[in-house]
Amino acid sequence: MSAVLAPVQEAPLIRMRQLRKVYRKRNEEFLAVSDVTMDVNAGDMISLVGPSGCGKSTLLKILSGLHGHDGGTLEIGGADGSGFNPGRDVGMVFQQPLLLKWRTILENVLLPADILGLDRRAAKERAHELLDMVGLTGFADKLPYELSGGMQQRAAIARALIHDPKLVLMDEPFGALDALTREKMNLEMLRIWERSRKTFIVVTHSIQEAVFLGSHCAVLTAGPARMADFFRIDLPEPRKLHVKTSPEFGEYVRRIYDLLGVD
Ligand SMILES: Nc1ncnc2c1ncn2[C@@H]1O[C@H](COP(=O)(O)OP(=O)(O)OP(=O)(O)O)[C@@H](O)[C@H]1O
Repeated sequence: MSAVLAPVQEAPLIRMRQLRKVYRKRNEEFLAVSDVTMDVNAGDMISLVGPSGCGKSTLLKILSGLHGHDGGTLEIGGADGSGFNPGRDVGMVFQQPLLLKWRTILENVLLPADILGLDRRAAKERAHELLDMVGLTGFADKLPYELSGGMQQRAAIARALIHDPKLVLMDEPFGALDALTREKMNLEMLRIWERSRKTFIVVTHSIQEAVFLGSHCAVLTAGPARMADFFRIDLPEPRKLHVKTSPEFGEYVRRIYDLLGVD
């Protein structure tokens, strides 16, 4: 007789419970992050939104292994963390593309692979695939100054994916772009996410961007720093810009305005 098996519940990639971070300087203490609780499943796109100083970057630094935390629990890659090595499994994208101006676009994308000592031939092949994926076919041999800001940021996204990380952390990736390029990059970003099937955590100051990009949204507040909400964003996929005019989109935006007390 066959036993009836319960469905296997896959563990989340990241499990945070009451995560807390205090910065200490001489005798002063500053609570930068408190009470952050969320589960992030593999393949999620989490948008982290909140006002300046609410601890968004601090949270990314904790997730990337750059900072420790002072309270609560953080499990990445299972309860013992054995399946996760931040140096190998995290890709980072910042507000500025931070490309090395003397290296070609291809050589910039290859940088993490060189640092990690990955096989160069395989990495080069992957770099070309990634450049195709981010819409930079034919730009491999250009120098950064020959590309627009949006194109440079796409190269930075390819660079973040070159070592096949499990988690991609993005800190205000489109904050330096003009409004129209930013909207185009939002669409690009979703396409890259869908094709790469990676887990992304994206910090943004823009409430609309948080709703448009996120499969889930975490709202943080400052003074005092805390996590105000974490919810799934149930909008049709693949997202198109016109979803921004829908009542459902407006409802999510209003929910975040209410949480942040801006109305
Ligand atoms: N190394 C540090 N030492 C002391 N305080 C710090 C340090 N880093 C950040 N802080 C403080 O912690 C708080 C949270 O900073 P964090 O950079 O995480 O906020 P943020 O939400 O990313 O802000 P922004 O949106 O302006 O980038 C801020 O008040 C900041 O001044």
